[in-house]
Amino acid sequence: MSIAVLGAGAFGTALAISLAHKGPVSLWARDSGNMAQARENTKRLPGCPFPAPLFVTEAIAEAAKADIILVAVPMQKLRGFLAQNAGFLDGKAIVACCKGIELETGLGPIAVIRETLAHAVPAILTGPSFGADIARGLPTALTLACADAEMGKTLQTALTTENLRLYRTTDTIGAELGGALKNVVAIACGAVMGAGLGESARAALLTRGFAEMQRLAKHLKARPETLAGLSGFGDLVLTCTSAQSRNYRLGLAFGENLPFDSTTTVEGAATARAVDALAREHGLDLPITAAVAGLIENRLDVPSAMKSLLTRPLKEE
Ligand SMILES: NC(=O)C1=CN([C@@H]2O[C@H](COP(=O)(O)OP(=O)(O)OC[C@H]3O[C@@H](n4cnc5c(N)ncnc54)[C@H](O)[C@@H]3O)[C@@H](O)[C@H]2O)C=CC1
Ligand SMILES: O=C(CO)COP(=O)(O)O
Repeated sequence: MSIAVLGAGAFGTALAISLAHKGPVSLWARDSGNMAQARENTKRLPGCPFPAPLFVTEAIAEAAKADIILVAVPMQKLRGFLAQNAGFLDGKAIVACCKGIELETGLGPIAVIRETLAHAVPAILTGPSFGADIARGLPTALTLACADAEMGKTLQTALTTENLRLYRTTDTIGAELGGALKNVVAIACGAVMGAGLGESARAALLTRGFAEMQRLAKHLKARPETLAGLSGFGDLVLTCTSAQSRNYRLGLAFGENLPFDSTTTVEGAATARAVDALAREHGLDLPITAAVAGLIENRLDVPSAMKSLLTRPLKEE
């Protein structure tokens, strides 16, 4: 089956490189710069050469002829991108490669695909993996979630590569919630480390953050085992412990009181606000998410956010 990746950021480029080691792949970029000539994405993924079967294009009509379409644009841009290109994309298997919850609607990628492309088969590819690791051929394992079990199997086979091992599930809600919420917890963990509060505090936040993820997921009818898997716990551990993560680094900057480049893609920032609103709407207690939303909206600084967490009433674990 032919494959195209739409969106040539760090993740889209990395996936295209890994997939192109097994067969032809189109990588669509709205502005491909010198990528086709340099055979490298010097801006987002420097030092990772393109295999010969990777074809760079700015013609979405061409790329969208593929059977399987991976969409790797940031979550808050997904709806606009799909709506703008619905004529090319509707009816296809559309695999979202983004992590987050839409700020305006509280919806995840699968629902956004459903709302914008009525006849597409939506899926999501998510889990612990830095683009740079995938592109360098390092071993990674991800979750492929698709409510259509047969299509899920087809996508799992087509998108598994030598260094990208895919596990599949039909629990799309669990998979997308894990990927979205782990970024929020990663910001909190970075803030704690940046403020010098120590690794014990980070372990506490990671664990209580996981409890929040499970609470929201249960409420929204996700399967607990999905949250315990690669797309939930796996990605949480990676992102909360590595300075390769942009979400973690934003947290570090909060903790150190340093500026952060606002052009960097940090999905947890909008997602914290979206999930905080969702929690209020559903009457759920998600204090770490609320604290991160407070940091993002400049209503709290790290000391007051920590105080808000530590002075909560004592409770059973
Ligand atoms: N970088 C990584 O290691 C990983 C990223 N992801 C997820 O992948 C998604 C994309 O992240 P990255 O590739 O890292 O971001 P990035 O910042 O490297 O690239 C984003 C890309 O999207 C393009 N883009 C933005 N708006 C667009 C629009 N309206 N139309 C067309 N293209 C548009 C930009 O030009 C850019 O090429 C995020 O949701 C992220 O959470 C997931 C796993 C790993
Ligand atoms: O999702 C990721 C790793 O699985 C990438 O994390 P960041 O978006 O925080 O860099």
